[in-house]
Amino acid sequence: MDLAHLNDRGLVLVGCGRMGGALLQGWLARGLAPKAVHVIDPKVPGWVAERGVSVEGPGPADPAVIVLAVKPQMMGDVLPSLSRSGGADRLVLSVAAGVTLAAYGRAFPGAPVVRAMPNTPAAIGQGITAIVGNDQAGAAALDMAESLMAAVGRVVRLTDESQMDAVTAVSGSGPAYVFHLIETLAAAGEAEGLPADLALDLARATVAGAGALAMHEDEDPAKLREAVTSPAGTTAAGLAHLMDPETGLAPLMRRTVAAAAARGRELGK
Ligand SMILES: NC(=O)C1=CN([C@@H]2O[C@H](COP(=O)(O)OP(=O)(O)OC[C@H]3O[C@@H](n4cnc5c(N)ncnc54)[C@H](O)[C@@H]3O)[C@@H](O)[C@H]2O)C=CC1
Ligand SMILES: O=C(O)[C@@H]1CCC=N1
Repeated sequence: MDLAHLNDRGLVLVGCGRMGGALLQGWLARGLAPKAVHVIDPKVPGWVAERGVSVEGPGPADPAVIVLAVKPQMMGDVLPSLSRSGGADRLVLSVAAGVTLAAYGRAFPGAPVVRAMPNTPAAIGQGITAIVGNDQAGAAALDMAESLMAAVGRVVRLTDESQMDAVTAVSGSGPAYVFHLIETLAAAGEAEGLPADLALDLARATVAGAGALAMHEDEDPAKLREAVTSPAGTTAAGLAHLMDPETGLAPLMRRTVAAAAARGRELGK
């Protein structure tokens, strides 16, 4: 992160909820001066002003970056009030699902715009974010966007904006699928007679451990699955249901991701 540049010109954060708040915490942890950040949000969380971040007044006159972290449905209200703040040397970085580079381009003519899709593990610095920029976003703008998002985890660059709705459906929404997996695994354990707290503890630790192993081994997940599965054993009996081509997880996940991606496309209209 080019801290000197950001600390000098400032950064405006519009929307400081779960995602905006996680980003702000990441930037402050990386050394961004609290006074260099100006937050616009009708419900700014108390900790923001307590950390010394600016929450009142007009904010910096010439910020280096405007970060948009409001709901896509709010963007129609927010963009007109900000559009005069655009400029060729001011990066607009948005984390909103669906809203297209073209829509930001209309609000901020000539400005470099980068869309980013993070996910909630950002709150503990373990997010993954995909970014893509408009034609005005050159190497410096993309590098700035990448370094801002890297404060909360890994960053990957997309080759084309058309990939963004699928990314949103996989990694943006994905944590919710995984949390639901924990819920359903725990409920199934309870149905087999385990106490609720033990079932939840086992399910949570299993998903966390398997996730860590998948990253650690950097191996094909199919191989990791096979290593759990003894011939004619318990896992094979379970997977016969989970991997059923008609009723198993694959067709369900296909429908899940397709519905999320379709919603992203709708939000962009
Ligand atoms: N929560 C998630 O898992 C992810 C969210 N996103 C995107 O992040 C954006 C924000 O989502 P969350 O942080 O989850 O929502 P949130 O509801 O936690 O935060 C939104 C914030 O915007 C504020 N706000 C509302 N109207 C405003 C206005 N007119 N001006 C300034 N601030 C205003 C709200 O007070 C709130 O603090 C969305 O566009 C979403 O698509 C992206 C990736 C993952
Ligand atoms: O549900 C949503 O629309 C946002 C985008 C990805 C995760 N949460």
